Amino acid sequence: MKVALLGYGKMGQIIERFALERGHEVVLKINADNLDDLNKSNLSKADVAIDFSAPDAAISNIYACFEANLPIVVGTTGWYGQLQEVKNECLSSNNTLLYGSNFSIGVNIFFHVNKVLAKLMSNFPAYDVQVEEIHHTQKLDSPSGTAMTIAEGIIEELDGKTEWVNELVGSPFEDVIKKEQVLIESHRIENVPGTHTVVYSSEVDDIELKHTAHSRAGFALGAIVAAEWLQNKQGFYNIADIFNFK
Ligand SMILES: NC(=O)C1=CN([C@@H]2O[C@H](COP(=O)(O)OP(=O)(O)OC[C@H]3O[C@@H](n4cnc5c(N)ncnc54)[C@H](O)[C@@H]3O)[C@@H](O)[C@H]2O)C=CC1
Ligand SMILES: O=C(O)C1=N[C@H](C(=O)O)C[C@H](O)C1
Repeated sequence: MKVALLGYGKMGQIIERFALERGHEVVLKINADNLDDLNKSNLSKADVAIDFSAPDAAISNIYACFEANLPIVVGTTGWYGQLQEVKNECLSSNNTLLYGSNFSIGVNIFFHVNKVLAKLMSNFPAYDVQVEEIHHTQKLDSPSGTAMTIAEGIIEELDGKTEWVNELVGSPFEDVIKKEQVLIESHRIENVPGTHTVVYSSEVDDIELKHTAHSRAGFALGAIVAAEWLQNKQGFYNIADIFNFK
């Protein structure tokens, strides 16, 4: 595969390493300082684009790929408010996009187990649930995309929960958490690649489900595997479509 890397920061550089190891070629690398190179002519040299850029860059990068009819894998988080609009545009222009809040195998197993546990916990109303995420201090978005996916999985399966709210610890937060809300608590600590915990608490005990990324390697390998999976496909996909856990 010929790969265009949209975003060549912490993730883009590790993705390049895995791409080369797996026999692919990187034909384009875009960062904030060479955005002029992100044009139809350069994009048309690639078989797939992989976007790990920034929350405020993802949408225009996606549309640039649609314009060039180039399939795109989107790892960037923080743009999901426009997900439906992007999906409509992807499908109506016969383009191809796969997105995921987290590409690591471990977190995708976690997503599945989280939903199974949430369904079970509907039988035990003595427990209330909370999601915690910890990331490095350069992270631009809060809550993490992964924490949003986890909270949405809980809302889908746990009776009585209808929405999530976010507290970025250290920032002003005066909300009173309502019974129907899932609190996502975000912590920013130097050098943490990504830790997510779901905690069910009752008066007598806690149950915790936790994923700790030791590095960014799992995310990066997952993004390349997703790009390989996307070859010869058309449409709008989520990382869950690859794993298809039952
Ligand atoms: N889905 C997943 O598994 C994962 C997602 N992420 C997400 O990926 C994104 C990037 O993460 P990092 O690599 O850690 O960030 P980073 O800040 O290290 O790198 C981002 C790069 O994007 C570049 N950039 C800025 N504007 C751009 C534009 N318009 N087009 C192309 N590149 C542009 C910057 O110059 C920077 O080098 C974040 O949104 C993060 O949340 C990160 C890790 C895993
Ligand atoms: O910004 C990051 O670093 C990460 N972002 C993703 C997210 O928002 O969930 C995935 C991973 O946790 C690392």
